[in-house]
Amino acid sequence: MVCSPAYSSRAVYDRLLYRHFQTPRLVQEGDVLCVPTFGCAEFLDGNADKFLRWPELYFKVRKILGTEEGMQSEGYLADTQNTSLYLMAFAQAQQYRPCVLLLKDIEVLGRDRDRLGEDARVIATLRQLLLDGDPALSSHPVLVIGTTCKPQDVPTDVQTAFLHEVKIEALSEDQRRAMLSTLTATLPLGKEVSLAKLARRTAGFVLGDFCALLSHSSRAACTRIQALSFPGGLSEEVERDFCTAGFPVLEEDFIVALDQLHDAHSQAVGAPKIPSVSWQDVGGLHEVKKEILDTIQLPLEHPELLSLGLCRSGLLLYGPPGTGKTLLAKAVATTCTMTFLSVKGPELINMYVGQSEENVRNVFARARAAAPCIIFFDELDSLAPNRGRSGDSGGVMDRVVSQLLAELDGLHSSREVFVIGATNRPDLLDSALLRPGRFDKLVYVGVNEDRDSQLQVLSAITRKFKLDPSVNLSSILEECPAQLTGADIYSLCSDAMMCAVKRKVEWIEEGLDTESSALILTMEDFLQAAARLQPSVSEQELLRYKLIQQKFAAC
Ligand SMILES: Nc1ncnc2c1ncn2[C@@H]1O[C@H](COP(=O)(O)OP(=O)(O)OP(=O)(O)O)[C@@H](O)[C@H]1O
Repeated sequence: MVCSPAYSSRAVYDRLLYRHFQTPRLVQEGDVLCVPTFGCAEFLDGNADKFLRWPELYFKVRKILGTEEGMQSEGYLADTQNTSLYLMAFAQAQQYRPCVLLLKDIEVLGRDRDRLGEDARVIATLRQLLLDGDPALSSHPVLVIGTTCKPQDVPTDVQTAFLHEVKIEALSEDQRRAMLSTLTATLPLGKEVSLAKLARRTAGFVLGDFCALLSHSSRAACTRIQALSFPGGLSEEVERDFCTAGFPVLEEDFIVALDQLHDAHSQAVGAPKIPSVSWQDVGGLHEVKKEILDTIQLPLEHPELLSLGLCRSGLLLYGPPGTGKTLLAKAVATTCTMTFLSVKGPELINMYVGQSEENVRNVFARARAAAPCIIFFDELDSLAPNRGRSGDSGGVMDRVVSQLLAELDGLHSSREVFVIGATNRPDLLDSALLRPGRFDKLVYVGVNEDRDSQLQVLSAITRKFKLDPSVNLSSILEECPAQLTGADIYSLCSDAMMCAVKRKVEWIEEGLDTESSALILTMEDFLQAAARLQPSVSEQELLRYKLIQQKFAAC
């Protein structure tokens, strides 16, 4: 905001100035700032000008940014330390009564410089200011509204000074629909655009996302029309006329925009996303598929079951690694157009006291915001081991398990959040987790033991590959070990793919092939890969899984 010749040209003063400028001051161009050097002995002793003890430095304010042209310029050097800014804001609000004073992100007000502790002086002032202006006492009130995304971080004294607290929840499908129809009221929409369908596909969206959706789809429509009608491009003038005249936004434009937004959303860490795994990508596992769909799709299609309290909200998939548990959960989420929040157990464990429980709470809160949503807990055994045996001195894991149980019990009221857990060791789980109403349905996902089921997996994986007509999938499997997990078959295919890539590179180098031609996998590639394939789950391990399966089947 403020530049002064010395500030910009003599970097040696930076630290001192930085500290000084953290106290807000109302400044104008031409003001001379006087910066005391008290307490900066080491800085002064070491300075290049050899001034031993300079009690004060002077700087002239040359320029203030962010002011309107023609107006007398004035600006603040802002900080979170001093209370004068708040005093000023409240005083200004009083002048314009009746008015609304909006304080954004109130959780940062009252934090000290490193944002870890609280500044009691600022908090006390803020509280006083909030309590002084009771709107009920005045006919021309100043209505103070504070906003925050982290209510738990707002200092208690500030929080209690507000009369009302309004929680803005995630939008329901009906609310999203209503918001869309208001926002698109003036927009020429194509006949086939269904706002109901859009509302269904925008779980978790908030107002800002909808505004982005509309601007992205308008841009997509503009690009589409330009590409169709003016392939040579448009002059600036014609383009302006064209935009003023307006153009209809079609369903395909919304789809393009939605894909862009979902992509951007999924890059945000920990954001729920709608996966793109279809049932065709999952080979075999028909029984398991049916079990999962009965648990999840049925209550979605027949909400009357929910009112009878007859639905399950949790399902546990267990079995050896690489058998397709994650893949199944993703396919279900895609089929039911639900968002999918994947969480690996160890990711939630944090060394700070209380943080792991907070992480568990956050996962469920995020899922509720993006409902209908499936939370997929991978490696559940590491998140919810048997209580009392976890061996950690502070009992962190016990508290995490308790938090998880509390959240699972709370799911019945939210209805549209389902939980799928996956584990290789269900015997290590806390038994309370498997009680009715929690993960009460256990489904074993085993290795593919017969060639038929292996063939289904191999066909599903090679669906997107280009295969030579000589390739016979059944004969390939004859060359493989008898028991294979889905991941083993996947590694067979990726090995075969590597063989094909190597061959293609050699051919390109010899001038026999070009980069633009498609990569074709031959029978020879698969046979080479099959000869090297080692099953990832040993006989002994399989036996152990069989015993576990028997134990749980008997429960
Ligand atoms: N039935 C299947 N059909 C098609 N592909 C499969 C199948 N099972 C596994 N795969 C392949 O194996 C890979 C690994 O599977 P996935 O991650 O779902 O296993 P998992 O059981 O969740 O393993 P883990 O217990 O180690 O987490 C998948 O990405 C997929 O390519």
